Amino acid sequence: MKLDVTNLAKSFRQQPILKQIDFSWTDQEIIGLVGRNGAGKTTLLNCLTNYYQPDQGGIFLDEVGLMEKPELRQHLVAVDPQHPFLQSERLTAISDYYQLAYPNFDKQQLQKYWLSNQIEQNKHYREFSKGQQAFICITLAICCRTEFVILDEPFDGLDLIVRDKIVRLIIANSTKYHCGFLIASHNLNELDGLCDRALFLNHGMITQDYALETTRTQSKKFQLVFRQQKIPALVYERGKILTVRGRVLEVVFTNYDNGLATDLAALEPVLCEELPLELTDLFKAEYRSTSTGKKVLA
Ligand SMILES: Nc1ncnc2c1ncn2[C@@H]1O[C@H](COP(=O)(O)OP(=O)(O)OP(=O)(O)O)[C@@H](O)[C@H]1O
Repeated sequence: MKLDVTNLAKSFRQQPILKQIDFSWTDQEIIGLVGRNGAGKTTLLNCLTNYYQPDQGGIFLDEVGLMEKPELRQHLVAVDPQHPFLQSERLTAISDYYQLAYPNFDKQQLQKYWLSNQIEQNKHYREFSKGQQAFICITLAICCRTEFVILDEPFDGLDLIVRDKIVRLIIANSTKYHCGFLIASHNLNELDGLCDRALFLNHGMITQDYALETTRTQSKKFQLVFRQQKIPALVYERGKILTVRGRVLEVVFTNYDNGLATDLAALEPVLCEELPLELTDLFKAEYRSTSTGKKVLA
């Protein structure tokens, strides 16, 4: 199954937040949605779940619009840990509600998850800690057995053990049940090991759509030192400078090929060491503007 978002826009009080959002998402794909604070990640997720009505554009499941066929929303789930409904109910009632809403709801598996994690179903949701609530919401969402699951900041404030548990759950369910995840998060380290793709939201649009495995083969990060004080034009024209410390530059080249390797070698850097490329580097390359304008070294 494929979900397409086309030309989606959303404004609040004449202020455009999302301007022209286009992307496709297939079940089984785990996508990270990243962007600066206030970029519009939650707004986009809320448009997908119909919490906000987009001003324009459409969301299509296998080319059928969700506006025309609202029952297709059964293929998409998001559970908001802060939702007032959850706060006032016991887990038994919450799981009964989701069972009614989602025809393939896997109550047996949900009970297994909760039992093996000492989550007592007779308790009120509000009686659980933040980490336990996150775990409850993610297991609820996964057990709806929809093709698409939306998670907004699932790792926020969680300890390492809970984060690991959630990552394992996402990966296991993605492959076993052909379930796609769209995860908005600032936790880039967690997303790095988890996602197939990363969408970068910037100025109301998706400005980068990285297939992470391919990006790792096409892009390179180097630590460079040059003899001269001026940063060579090749570096700031073809690369994205992440940091400048004295004479030492960290640079990402997103389209690294043999030609660029030859041109870089011709500059005879004193040091040219390849470093592992992480999602945080791509994030800095996209959003950081501080040192990039600098063309002369200390
Ligand atoms: N209901 C609303 N009414 C008015 N403005 C809103 C509303 N919801 C969001 N906004 C504005 O839209 C912008 C994007 O907010 P949003 O929460 O989508 O960003 P975000 O990328 O999720 O941010 P963060 O990473 O900080 O959580 C912000 O400027 C916010 O103030």
